[in-house]
Amino acid sequence: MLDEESGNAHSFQVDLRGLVDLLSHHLYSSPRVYLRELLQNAVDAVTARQRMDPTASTAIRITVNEAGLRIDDPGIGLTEADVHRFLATIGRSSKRDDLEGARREFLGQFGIGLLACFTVAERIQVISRSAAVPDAPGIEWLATSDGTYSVRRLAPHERTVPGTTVCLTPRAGAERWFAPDVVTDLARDFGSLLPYEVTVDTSGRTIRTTDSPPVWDRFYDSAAARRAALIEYGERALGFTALDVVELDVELAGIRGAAYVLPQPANPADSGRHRVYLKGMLLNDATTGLLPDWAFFVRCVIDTDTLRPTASREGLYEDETLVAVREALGVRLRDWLTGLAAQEPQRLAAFLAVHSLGVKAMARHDVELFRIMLPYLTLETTDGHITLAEVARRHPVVRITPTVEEFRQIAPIAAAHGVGVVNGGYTYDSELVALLPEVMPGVVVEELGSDVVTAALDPVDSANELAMAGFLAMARSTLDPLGCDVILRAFFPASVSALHLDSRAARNERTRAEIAADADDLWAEILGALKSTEPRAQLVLNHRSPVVRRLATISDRALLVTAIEALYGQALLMTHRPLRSVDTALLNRAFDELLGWASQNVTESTDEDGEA
Ligand SMILES: Nc1ncnc2c1ncn2[C@@H]1O[C@H](COP(=O)(O)OP(=O)(O)OP(=O)(O)O)[C@@H](O)[C@H]1O
Repeated sequence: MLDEESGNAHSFQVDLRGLVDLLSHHLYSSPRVYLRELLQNAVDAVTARQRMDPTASTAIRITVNEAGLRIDDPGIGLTEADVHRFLATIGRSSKRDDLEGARREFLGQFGIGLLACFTVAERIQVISRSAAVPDAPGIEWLATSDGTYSVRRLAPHERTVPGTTVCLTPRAGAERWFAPDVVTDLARDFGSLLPYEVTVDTSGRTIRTTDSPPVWDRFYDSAAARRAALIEYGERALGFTALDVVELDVELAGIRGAAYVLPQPANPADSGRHRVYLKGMLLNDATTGLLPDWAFFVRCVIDTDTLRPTASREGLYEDETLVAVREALGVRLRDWLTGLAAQEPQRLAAFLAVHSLGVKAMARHDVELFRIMLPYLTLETTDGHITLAEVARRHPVVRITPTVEEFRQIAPIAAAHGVGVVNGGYTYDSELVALLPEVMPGVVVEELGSDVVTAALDPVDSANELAMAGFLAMARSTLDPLGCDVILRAFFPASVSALHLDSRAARNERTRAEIAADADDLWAEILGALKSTEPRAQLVLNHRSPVVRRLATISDRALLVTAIEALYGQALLMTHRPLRSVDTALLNRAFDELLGWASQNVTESTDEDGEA
């Protein structure tokens, strides 16, 4: 900003205490990351020294004792000038001078990582001696969590070897982060795949926490041994025994690892939670965004040297590389499935028994995979559970119900009349059926409307229809106020006396009319304007049903109306749809009246018996 009078430029002022607090306490989700940041700096320093002197040691040692924690690395070290430039300047990193190059080689890049130690430490001491400038004296940097630090040049005997030692003094209340077991677990969790050996020394014991090279970079005698080793590693790293394992190797993006197929069906909304390592250092064990959303049936463990971390190093930065990696890993999983289909149908069947939903989700976006999976993915149809390929083979016109309820209601009747129907009410099934014509030209897909069902039912000859004319007229006048037409057909099974058919449009219209009836004037007017002339619901009476035929002979008008209402109510119940209040009232009334009739008849016949 320019000062108006003097024209001088000003720099931002920084409240150091606030900044240290922000970076150390609020950037990371848990204090546990302090150890990761220390390990990371040690690994980067060793990498930098190896570039200069490949014969130098690479062993990193962590020591835990009453005083706190200490980490020693035989890395590149720091001169006094380095300390002022890098340690004392927040946001400056020696690894960023040539950013792209640094990113490829080093773990750190932001120049804030060391501050993470203030989440658990009240004091950070760094003692270092440069390997790059051998004559430079050793140096001590001592910082406290209030944002102050001091620098002291060391006497030659105080630091004889190049490298760095960082010591942390625990903050009151954070002692548990320095417990030997906790430190060992953290070192193992974050650093098991690091390229240099890391050990934890505690109470006279030395524990190696690295286990490299990673399992996927080792040599095995056979494919079976390799697979067993990968599965066993997955058990340790992810906590479950995978149903199958897919090796991942995207050379361009520097990715190596494996995708583990979950042993039980996964929730599609729960995609992600992968264990991602960046150059051998654990980034996060619940990383999202690594795979396409449809790949929710696997959890991955990968190591990468190209993906970028966020500043907290707890997630992946969403950039073009990540998009390309996601796509490449998606292709890899698809190729694996295609390979199974071609060579190992039994393994594919075992996989699909658990994850057909995932594959269906995937096939919606991938015509090629859809084509390959046609003989394996099954649907519920009027012919039972059959594959998509079989559906198309049996029925050139594939009819599909939009909901499970419609399928349940129509399926028995459609099946009895040779109409093939697919239940489109389950997740992804209707989308997949809609794709059939794309891969199987000639196949037509139609939504199963009530008109198709009525057309498939046999008409009743005119003599029979005439004989039931009085009954039909009464049924029509009874059900007209409920927005329902009545027709007579002959269909199987004869045990179904009436079928209630309606389209979604007819249902919407009924809801509109019901709301309009209860609404105030303004709303009634608006809803009235929406009044539609869509087809009404239909009650199809079954002429083959003995019940219907018997009811048609009732001469008592009141009993006939009740019987018609009961038929209508029963057909409505069969649809499994929620009932409107008028329908519930009608059902109750009809039931009560039928009970009344029945009890009256019993009383009359008892009276007659008595008289006799
Ligand atoms: N063990 C070490 N050996 C040598 N130099 C170190 C060591 N630890 C820290 N440094 C120096 O201090 C600088 C700052 O470290 P810091 O951990 O704060 O950030 P960074 O590692 O550069 O980046 P990030 O914030 O991504 O971790 C480093 O860039 C490095 O120059």
